[in-house]
Parts: sequence; C-alpha cells; structure tokens
Amino acid sequence: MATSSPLLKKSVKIACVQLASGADKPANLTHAADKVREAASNGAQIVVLPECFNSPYGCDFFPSYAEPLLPSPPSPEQSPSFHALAAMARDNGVYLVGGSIPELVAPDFSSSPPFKPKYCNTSLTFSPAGTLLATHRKIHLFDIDIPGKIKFKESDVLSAGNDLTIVDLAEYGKIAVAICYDIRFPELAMIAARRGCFALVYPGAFNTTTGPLHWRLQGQARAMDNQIYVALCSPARDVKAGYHAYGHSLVVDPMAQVMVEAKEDEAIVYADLNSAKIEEARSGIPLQDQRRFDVYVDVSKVKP
Ligand SMILES: NC(=O)CCC(=O)C(=O)O
Repeated sequence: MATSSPLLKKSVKIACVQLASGADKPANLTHAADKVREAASNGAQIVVLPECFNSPYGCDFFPSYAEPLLPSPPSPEQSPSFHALAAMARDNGVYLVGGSIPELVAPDFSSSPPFKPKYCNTSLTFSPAGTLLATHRKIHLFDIDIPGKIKFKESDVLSAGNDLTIVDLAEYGKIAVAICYDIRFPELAMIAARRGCFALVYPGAFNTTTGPLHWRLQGQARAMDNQIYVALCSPARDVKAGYHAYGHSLVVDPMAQVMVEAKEDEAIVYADLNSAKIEEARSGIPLQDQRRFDVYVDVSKVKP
C-alpha cells in the first residue's frame, strides 16, 4: 500500500459546546462567547457551536433572526453574529465552527420582480485570526412528517444551499462542515472523506423523536463508513421552547466508537483527535484499497 501523508497532521482537541440559547439574540451571543472562552481555556483548538445557536429553532423565527452574511464582510450593525463569531475565534485563538444562524440572502435582482427575500440556514467557520474560512448553507432542508410525533418543514421558509463545504484548517488538515439533516445523506460524508478530511463536523438540532433513534447512530455510521472522526453539536434541551432539541452532543472515533457524549443539559464535551486512530482503523479494515469502482460509481468524482 502506498504511504500517503496523514489526514490529520497533528493531534487536536475538539470541543462541542452544547449551548443553552433563548429568545434574546445579544444574550445568546454573549453566552456563546463565554462558553467558547471556557472551551479554549480547557485546551480546545477547534470549537463547535450548535445549529441556530443565536435564536430559537423554528420556521417562525428564521426571518426575524436572519442576518445578511455575504458578500462579506457585513457591518456589525447588519450582522452582529458574524462579528461576534469572528471575535470569539480571534480572542481565543481557536478554529470556530460557528454552529449555524439564519441568513438573509440578497434577492437576485437579475431575475424578474417581485424580489422576495431568501433565507438559508448557514454555518460560518473562522480561523484563529478571526478570518472567515468557509460558509456552509444547509443543503438538505429538514422536511419531515411523522404522524402524531413531529412535523417540520424548513422549506416553508428556507432555501437550500448547493455546495459541499470542506475547510482547510492549515496546521491540522481538512474538515467537512454540514448541518444537521445533512448527516442523513451519506454521499456528502463519503465525498468529504475521499477528498481528505480527517473529521466531519455537524452542528445539529435533532429532536426528541428522531434523536433517540438516529442521532448517535448517524454519527457512528458516518464514522464507520468513512473511517474518520465525526462531531455532532446540539443545543441543550429547553422543554419550554417550541422545539425540543435532543442534546447529546458527541464525538465518534474512526472505529465508530463514541468517545464522549453529553446528556441533554448545557455542557461542553471534549475529545482528543489523532492521526494514529485513523491509520489504525484504515490499516485494520482497508476499505480504501478494496472499493470496486468498476462495479459502482465513485461519488467523490461526480461533481467538482
Ligand atoms: N435541524 C434538523 O435538521 C433536524 C434533523 C432531525 O431531527 C432529523 O431527524 O434528521
């Protein structure tokens, strides 16, 4: 087997901040900043926040909490969350996967009127210098209907993103960022892994119906199939909110073992990621040398 450079160039500590957020956006931003500081002071070099960390999660809330993000940089008045996240990364010298926030997308003025505002569920990743490294717009919108349990239709309000997001964390290597329901589509994970990512990072907000069934399983499945790390970061559960997030933020290793998992309350979970674990998984079970692209398509080659 040809030797190749490691996917993870040096060991790194990741922290998932299972944040308790409420309706007050400035308070949510301040609280997130406190928790990112806490994670960094405990040695985390990559910090992850949950989906919709600056607002309650729900279709009724997306438009009123939305901020314009692109073309960047927006002004602090237009996009307080963008600037708060940049400062959290810079002040603590960490890579920050800034959960997600509702984004107000500028209308396409080249189309015909009326120009309707468009909203996306968008994740921003910042470097330790506070520079924006990547923007991921949730590709698969959360539209489900389980009678008597949960009905949710993000597509009533949100538009989907169209791009896979791979972020180069210079000294460590590459990660993929996707949001919550995106995890149910293994193609994304497969493509990212085959393009050299050492971890898949999903800010998410599963619910109390599908969470107990699928949250951990999805994390383990993506890790097992791709033999890399997976981190899932949820909001803390708030039983007074309209949407009850499952919680249980976790990190899974390349052999699909759960390294650490929160309960439902606010918490920060930490995991040390190293290259040896990826190599051990891949040399013991060498899937990468056994794929049969003469029988089926290599999805990582399909779209640039
Ligand atoms: N916010 C989401 O995308 C929720 C996804 C979810 O709960 C699921 O079951 O999938």
